[in-house]
Amino acid sequence: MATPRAFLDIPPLQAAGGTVRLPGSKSISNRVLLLAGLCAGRTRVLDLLDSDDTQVMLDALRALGCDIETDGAARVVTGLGGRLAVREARLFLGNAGTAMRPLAAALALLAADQGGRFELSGVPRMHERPIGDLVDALRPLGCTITCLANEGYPPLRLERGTLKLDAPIRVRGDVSSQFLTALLMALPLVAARQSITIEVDGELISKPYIEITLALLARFGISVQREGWQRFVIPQGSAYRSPGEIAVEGDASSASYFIAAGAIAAADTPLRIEGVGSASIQGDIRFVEAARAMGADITEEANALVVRRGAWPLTAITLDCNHIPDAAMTLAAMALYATGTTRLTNIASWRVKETDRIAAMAIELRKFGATVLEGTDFIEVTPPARWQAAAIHTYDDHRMAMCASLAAFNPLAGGDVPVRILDPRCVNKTFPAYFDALFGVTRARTDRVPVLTVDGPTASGKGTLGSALAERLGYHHLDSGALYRATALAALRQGVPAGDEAAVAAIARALPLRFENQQTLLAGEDVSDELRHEAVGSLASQIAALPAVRQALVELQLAFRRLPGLVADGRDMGTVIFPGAALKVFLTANSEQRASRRHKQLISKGISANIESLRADLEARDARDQHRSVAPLRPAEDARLLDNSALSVETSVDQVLDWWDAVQPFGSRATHED
Ligand SMILES: Nc1ncnc2c1ncn2[C@@H]1O[C@H](COP(=O)(O)OP(=O)(O)O)[C@@H](O)[C@H]1O
Ligand SMILES: Nc1ccn([C@H]2C[C@H](O)[C@@H](COP(=O)(O)OP(=O)(O)O)O2)c(=O)n1
Repeated sequence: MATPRAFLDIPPLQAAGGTVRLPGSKSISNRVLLLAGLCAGRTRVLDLLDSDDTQVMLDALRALGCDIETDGAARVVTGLGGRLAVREARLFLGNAGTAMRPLAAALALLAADQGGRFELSGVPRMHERPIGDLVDALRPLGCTITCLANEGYPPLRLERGTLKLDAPIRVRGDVSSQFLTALLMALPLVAARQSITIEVDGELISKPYIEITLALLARFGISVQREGWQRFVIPQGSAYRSPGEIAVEGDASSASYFIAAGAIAAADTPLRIEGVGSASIQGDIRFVEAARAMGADITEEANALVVRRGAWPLTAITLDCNHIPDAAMTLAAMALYATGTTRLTNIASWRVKETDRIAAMAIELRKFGATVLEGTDFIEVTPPARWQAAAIHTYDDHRMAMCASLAAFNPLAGGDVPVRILDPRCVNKTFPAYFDALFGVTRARTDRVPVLTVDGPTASGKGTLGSALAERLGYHHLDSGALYRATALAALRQGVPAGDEAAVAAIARALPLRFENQQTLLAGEDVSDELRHEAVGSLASQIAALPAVRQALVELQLAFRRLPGLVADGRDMGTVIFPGAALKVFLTANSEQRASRRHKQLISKGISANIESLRADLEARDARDQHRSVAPLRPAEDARLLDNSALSVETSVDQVLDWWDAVQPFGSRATHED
């Protein structure tokens, strides 16, 4: 099993521009799924976010007996129609607040009314996130709710009770608006015979999320009557009605990272963000106003935003962020590029999110050299006087990771340091492809895109090591041998002899080669296995000695140096193609070992082979590769030698990662979560 990626290093970024398409909104996705699961009939959901949190909700709905089908890009949910299909279930809800709260409310009411027994649990952090205010609102209605570990926190057990719905239901609104959302989405289940009134105690925070809830309830046939933000009435006879089909907007909070990137770095080419715009129902779209106040130049279309750098450096602001609690974190990252001190207030809710976000943000931004002051409900950020390379902890919080990535634009503010994001996969919560999307619309100076080279003789394990390193570092992988092998295969097929240097070079120059999903495609045909045939390898070694062929493949190889970095393996990666590589490894193993490895490899692919002739062949190949006049196989002067004759693949990978870390500016403990 692949080791989970411990970190992602982002080189210093210079510019942003181009087009990015946002994933679906998490808040809308999970609300739509729940409503589709509760109402009768089928609902086709388009543009649903595919992430950890939506997966959690889909799994929960399936466990409750909803039918969920995939129809092309759509999900089709067949709902329960308000009747429990199973009476008992244990639901594991990860760290998804947008699943825990509304499911707790809906199942508490259904279990009380129809009889049932449900247990809801999550990851340890979920068991530290308060749910007491929701429990306190539900118990007086006759719901039987037991907090199984600590009072006021999940895990919860929900059982049969006797519902009493006449008195207004009171819920606190000043800790999390998700409790009110949960009640608003669940109570229509029991509003057939009487109207239901909810009264909010305290000032309601995060009102925009309530607006999303109300807008989506309306799409599902429930028109809630609202008196200010204090009283909500679900009319008697309310019943969910499927809209048939519903499309999920792009995530406005996710847009904030690209709005920020545009404001900071789209100086030449605009950054177009597709999926949200002026027609959005998400409150976080108002991040646009805050970004403008800091200097961003933003043009709004109904379903897209076009962002350019406006004022530069950015302008520090003081802002009450109650209306954009999640996206406001992005302002703290933008503050790194502002003149003066940015003060974000009314953000106490940050403390009870995926992590204590005020504390986390303060600790991590200081690592870049920023001055940060935190209070119970505010944060103040002053940019670094001198930027420092930093390894950023993400606290299992996707937004910490995405915010920290914005610090990589530091060359635009006098820095020149990479940013290390620890546990980068936490972005899976809402935006699994975040880093790909970021690297798709950003640029770095080519010489700042890191390269790690692995050269060595045949069957020393370069390809195996190179691809494992690329996976662990989150980098691209260039198997340069495949280019020579593909040229050889194409020459074989076209009947071009190895002696015809000009003709073979012409094939190399126009090589229709693509690497996709672990496959090597030549003119669209998967040739991954055929490339491994010894006849192809042997011809590859011959044509690789031809200077014109080598020259023809240079540009193609250089083009692999793309953000966020490259692991390149072959014969001359460290000596000729990437002489400036940050780390060069020369990998060897004795010829007996190599012959035996190659033998096993071929047999496992169903290709017959003889170990003695393999050994003779690879020794001949070594000799030819070492003694050819151009780019002979030899270690670069500054290469590290690694003889893996007696090492496992894992040990070799760990050794090279240790070397790699030693040439990075982050400090020796920077790969560990401490
Ligand atoms: N310590 C090791 N390091 C790398 N590969 C190893 C090791 N031990 C055995 N192997 C095996 O050797 C075979 C040849 O490796 P490969 O990466 O194809 O070599 P190369 O790219 O250098 O020709 C693979 O099947 C691989 O699993
Ligand atoms: N950078 C490179 C990569 C491969 N070659 C040549 C030398 C090899 O004999 C062939 C095939 O390379 P490949 O790495 O696939 O070969 P092995 O798996 O090590 O046998 O290409 C090269 O000359 N320069």
